[in-house]
Amino acid sequence: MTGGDVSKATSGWRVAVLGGGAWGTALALAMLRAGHSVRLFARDQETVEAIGRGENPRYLPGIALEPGIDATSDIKVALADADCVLAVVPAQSLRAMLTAAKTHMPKGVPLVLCAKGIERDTGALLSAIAREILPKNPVAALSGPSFATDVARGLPTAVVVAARGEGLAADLAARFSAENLRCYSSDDLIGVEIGGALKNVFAIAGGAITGAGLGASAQAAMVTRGFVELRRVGAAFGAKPETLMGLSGLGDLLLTCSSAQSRNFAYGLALGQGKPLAGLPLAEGVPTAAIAARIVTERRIDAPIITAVAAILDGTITIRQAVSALMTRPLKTETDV
Ligand SMILES: NC(=O)C1=CN([C@@H]2O[C@H](COP(=O)(O)OP(=O)(O)OC[C@H]3O[C@@H](n4cnc5c(N)ncnc54)[C@H](OP(=O)(O)O)[C@@H]3O)[C@@H](O)[C@H]2O)C=CC1
Ligand SMILES: O=C(CO)COP(=O)(O)O
Repeated sequence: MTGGDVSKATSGWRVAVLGGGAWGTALALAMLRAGHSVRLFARDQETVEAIGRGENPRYLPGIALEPGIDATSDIKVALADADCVLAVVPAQSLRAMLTAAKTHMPKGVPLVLCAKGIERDTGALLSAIAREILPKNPVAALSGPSFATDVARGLPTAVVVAARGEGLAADLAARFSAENLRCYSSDDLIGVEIGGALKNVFAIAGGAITGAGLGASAQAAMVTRGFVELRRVGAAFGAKPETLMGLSGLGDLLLTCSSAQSRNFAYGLALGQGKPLAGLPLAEGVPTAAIAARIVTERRIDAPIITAVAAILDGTITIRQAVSALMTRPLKTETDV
């Protein structure tokens, strides 16, 4: 289905961005550039003041923010009269943040989930959490290969916006797109969520392979076989295979499994190098690996890389032991997806 036209004029919305980290700040800039007015909620007053000065040194060091983001530590103020709300806190914090937003959330406005992960304690996808807490707000997800620093700097980036109704997805994609942010639309919300959540697990594996000096061939093998696992999990959740061939799937795997700019890759890199992990920036793949491993076991999905990453992270096995176990599994045809 054809989505919205970038050249189509759309009137500016009042967009509320919930989250003052790297991605929330970058998306706030992207929304300004797309012609919207932006209120950003950050719970940390220092972050609010910094954004007011045109910087976010804690999360986007060295990047000057264009003026126009109206930052506040009052969630009620951020949400007042919003036409659209972007939820941009880590996946494990989404439930708490939406619960705090609930009484102030404008009725019926779209809620766009921008985090990538699965709730560790429940196995819930983020759209399920949103529907549980805010049943009156239509839910969408924005995902794809997009480093916050690249988007904040205005570098060309493509993402996908998904919602159960293609009409909503296409409308949001048209409204969010600007010269350097191209938004595709999709009606496969689940597929887009699964792709964004699981790529972080494989990005940790990619970093660990590099850190442990296992070579570029091992890296390519992991990404390829990881992609097979992603498709298997996607199929079990009812995702469309072509969604995972797209930006939130293959695209994000390509980006984050090979670049230390990815915090998940950087986490895996430190793991592979035997460096301390405490104090590293957010790596969403850590909690997601644990719950994804539980899901694939319960659903009997063959996903040895996901299982290995979870076991390495919880200290059950070493990277070398994991690689040895993966390399000596029973042989099979490659196309046995
Ligand atoms: N960074 C990136 O390049 C991209 C990130 N994403 C995804 O976006 C999500 C957020 O990532 P990112 O912004 O980078 O993370 P950061 O670690 O940079 O920032 C997290 C932000 O969330 C805030 N926060 C955490 N918990 C709560 C809460 N309960 N209530 C209110 N605010 C809260 C933090 O506040 P405080 O400072 O007070 O702790 C901080 O402002 C992740 O799921 C990530 O995978 C997606 C695409 C790109
Ligand atoms: O999701 C991202 C890019 O698409 C950001 O990846 P990291 O969270 O690993 O930095």
